[in-house]
Amino acid sequence: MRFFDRLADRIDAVDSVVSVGLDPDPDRLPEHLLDRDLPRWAFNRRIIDATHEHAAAYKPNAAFYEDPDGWRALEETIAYAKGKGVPVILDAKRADIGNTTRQYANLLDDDAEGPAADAITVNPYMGRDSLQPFLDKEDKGVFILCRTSNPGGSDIQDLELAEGDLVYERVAALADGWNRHDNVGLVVGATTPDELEEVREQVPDLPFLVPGVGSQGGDAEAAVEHGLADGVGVVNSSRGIIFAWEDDQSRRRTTEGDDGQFAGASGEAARRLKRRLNQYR
Ligand SMILES: O=C(O)c1cc(=O)[nH]c(=O)n1[C@@H]1O[C@H](COP(=O)(O)O)[C@@H](O)[C@H]1O
Repeated sequence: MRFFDRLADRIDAVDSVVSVGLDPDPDRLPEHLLDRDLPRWAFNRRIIDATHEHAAAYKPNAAFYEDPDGWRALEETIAYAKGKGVPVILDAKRADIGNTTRQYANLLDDDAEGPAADAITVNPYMGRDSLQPFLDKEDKGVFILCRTSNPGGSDIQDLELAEGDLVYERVAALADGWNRHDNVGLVVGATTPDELEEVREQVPDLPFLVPGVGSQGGDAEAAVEHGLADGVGVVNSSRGIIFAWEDDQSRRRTTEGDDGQFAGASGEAARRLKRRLNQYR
């Protein structure tokens, strides 16, 4: 079954388009988890337990796992999330020359250590051949960065090309052409709602991964209105969900007894975001 069909089923099953970002910043983990074998995994497991009923997808960002213990934590996290029936988007923003990018694409293959992610984020800057091994994986999703949510997203992506279109518009058009297996989506941030609307008009059939609501202050209504293609797409929040407990009281000093409190705050934040986004679906 193709990734976007699995995602559509999951969206239906939980009536949610929320992607929960699993970005376990070591400096913000609850103190009582720090002496665990794999604190990031211990944290993620509790977050997944608390949020999965509201999660259309989980999106671990590879930046938070790129060390030996981190990769183990990531493997455990992916297996656990998938065990709960939730698709996993590995936010890796990969791509490179041919032989190198083939190695990167192996990230999407199940191996003896466990199942792989269902989808990945990739960077189009190096062109089609740098993405081909990902695009060839017909049952995996490939989210191509188009218009990113960060303040510097305009530095390059908004440049006007000789033909008059902008770089991010050209990326959207190219991605549409690369979508031979119906496995391509775009990353378009919620912090630039006008661009979000424009890209949606340009490529009506591509599902979007829309980051930037929550901590980055993006436009949740625009994220839903323009992010979904035929009802499929996800709106991601990471820190706004997984560190929601910090809103209650600013502290890292926790004990076992606080598990319910920090995980419960995440579950509540995911539920609130689901309800908010559903108002616009
Ligand atoms: O590819 C992404 O997911 C991504 C693209 C983008 O334009 N902006 C963006 O914030 N992201 C990711 O989405 C997550 C946003 O996290 P929060 O700001 O904590 O919700 C991080 O993992 C970012 O790397």
